[in-house]
Amino acid sequence: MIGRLLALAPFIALAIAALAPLGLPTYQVSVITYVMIASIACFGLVLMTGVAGMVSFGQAAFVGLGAYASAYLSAQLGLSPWLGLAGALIGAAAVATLIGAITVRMSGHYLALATLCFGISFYFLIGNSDELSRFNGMTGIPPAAVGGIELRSEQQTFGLALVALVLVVVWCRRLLASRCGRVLRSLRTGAVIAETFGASAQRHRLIAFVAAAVIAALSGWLYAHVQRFLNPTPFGLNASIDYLFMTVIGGSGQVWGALVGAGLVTVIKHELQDALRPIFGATTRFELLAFAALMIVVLHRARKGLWPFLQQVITPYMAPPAPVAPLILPSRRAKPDHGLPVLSATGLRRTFGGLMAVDDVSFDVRSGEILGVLGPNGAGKSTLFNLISGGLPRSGGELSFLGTPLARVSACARGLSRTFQHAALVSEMSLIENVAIGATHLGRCGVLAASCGLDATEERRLLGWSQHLLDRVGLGDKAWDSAGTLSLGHQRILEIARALAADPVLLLLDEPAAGLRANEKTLLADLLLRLRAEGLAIILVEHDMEFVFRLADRLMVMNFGRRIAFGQPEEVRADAGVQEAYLGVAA
Ligand SMILES: Nc1ncnc2c1ncn2[C@@H]1O[C@H](COP(=O)(O)OP(=O)(O)OP(=O)(O)O)[C@@H](O)[C@H]1O
Repeated sequence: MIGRLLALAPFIALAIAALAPLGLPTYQVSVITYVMIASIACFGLVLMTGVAGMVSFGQAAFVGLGAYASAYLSAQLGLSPWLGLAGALIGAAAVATLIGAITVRMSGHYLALATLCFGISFYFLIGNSDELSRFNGMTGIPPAAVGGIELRSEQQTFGLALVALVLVVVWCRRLLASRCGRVLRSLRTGAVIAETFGASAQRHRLIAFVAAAVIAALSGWLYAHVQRFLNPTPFGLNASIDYLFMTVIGGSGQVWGALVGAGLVTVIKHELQDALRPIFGATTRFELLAFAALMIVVLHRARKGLWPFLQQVITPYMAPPAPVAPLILPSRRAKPDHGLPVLSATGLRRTFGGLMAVDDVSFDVRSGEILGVLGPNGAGKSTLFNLISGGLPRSGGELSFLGTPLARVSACARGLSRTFQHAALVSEMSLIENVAIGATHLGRCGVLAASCGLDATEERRLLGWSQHLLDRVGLGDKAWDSAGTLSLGHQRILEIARALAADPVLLLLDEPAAGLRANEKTLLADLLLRLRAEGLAIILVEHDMEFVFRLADRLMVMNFGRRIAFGQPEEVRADAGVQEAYLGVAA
């Protein structure tokens, strides 16, 4: 019973919040309104920092941009606050696109520093602008009005903030569950997964950056028309750090976490200030020290933030997501006739500084064939894989795929898919969503379609296809479990399902049997034989000799980056050079 109540906690909290103005004193209603406004700014950070992994110190500046844009349009130019809202959102989107186009290419600390510079510049820009009343503050900002009624009272502005909050929560959840959202959620692990399956990591980072700015601008608009007085202080660097803090405390990758973090930080700060003022006086600001100590304890106990901590308690009581009906794609990619060449490599080379990791390697692989690639550690097998899949640029040589040159960017779209030596999955995402990332290039709907709910048919198709593949590899009953709960063996199988989701003609498998138990290897071997029978070409890098010899139609052996043998398994096994170089045994 308690668990069920906990599972409904976010909705109960929203329902209680909706009724709060009826019973609470005006001051408390006003505090909750500001908590909701701060939460909205934090939702933007959830998308940008928590989900896409980009740290921003500029969120308060975008809140300020929204606030000042609407305040200027309504107070100085006499336009309606609703036109001010349009101006705030469009202005924030335009500025974020401009800044993001330059900054999202930057990685790690550089992006954080770039947003820091933007935040500081914005603060001084508005503080020194005569049109915006400099640091003295801007007055005379009109309230928003609905149906001719101006929303002035605490209860009315509370209602306005609540409606905005619900809309943003619904929008964020819808976006994150969409095709674009899955790519965004993969970015936290780096760009590799997105790029492998044909999605531009840079484009999606820009989407997260702009979405965060637009949400911040909405928060700023609310602030301007609820407070109706603006000065630069709430939009400075301290405020950006506060937003970041609220997001992290709540659980940075979680939509509900933003609400928990904003509520907790705002309320604790207020309460500590009131409790400590009589003891230490108004000027010592001891509450900041007490607040920092409290937050350290919270983060120590709940490292990923409070919401994931609560979620652990709630999850067993939540109804599992509805099962997805499996579906085979109506238009599958045509496989070339059995035995026709799929990929030909001629003179492939890759150097790292002075090291020749792949040295003049040529081979081909045909439809309905498993080509095994063997070689001791450091022989260049993984580098070869990365050259074929487009993960690494070539230093020389040619790759021809289905008769035409293969460019780095087109690999996935043209039917080439892969798994990784170290399973690259998004552990917080469910199995079915991980698989659906593989099918990203098979969908068309973007952010706008997902926002308006126009992607439902496409989502049914992509998730149904993913469910079909999960059933096929024997993981169908775990579709909505998170990938992080899987054993290593199952993670490797899941990667294969994701690679198959791209509907490939050629599948590159990098040590798929590593870490698998004997029975799991047998199941994997059966699956690969079935895929081969369907006409798929497979390149299999593997250290398990027995596994490779059992499956491969032809074998290529590499050593020190060079191809030292290529042919039928029995010819290769008997090759004196292979025995000496690979097995360390002189013939
Ligand atoms: N990014 C890199 N920078 C520098 N050197 C690299 C890089 N990647 C691989 N190498 C070097 O290239 C050589 C080939 O490495 P590679 O990982 O392709 O071998 P491998 O056959 O896959 O080995 P293993 O079976 O251990 O995975 C090694 O000497 C390795 O140290």
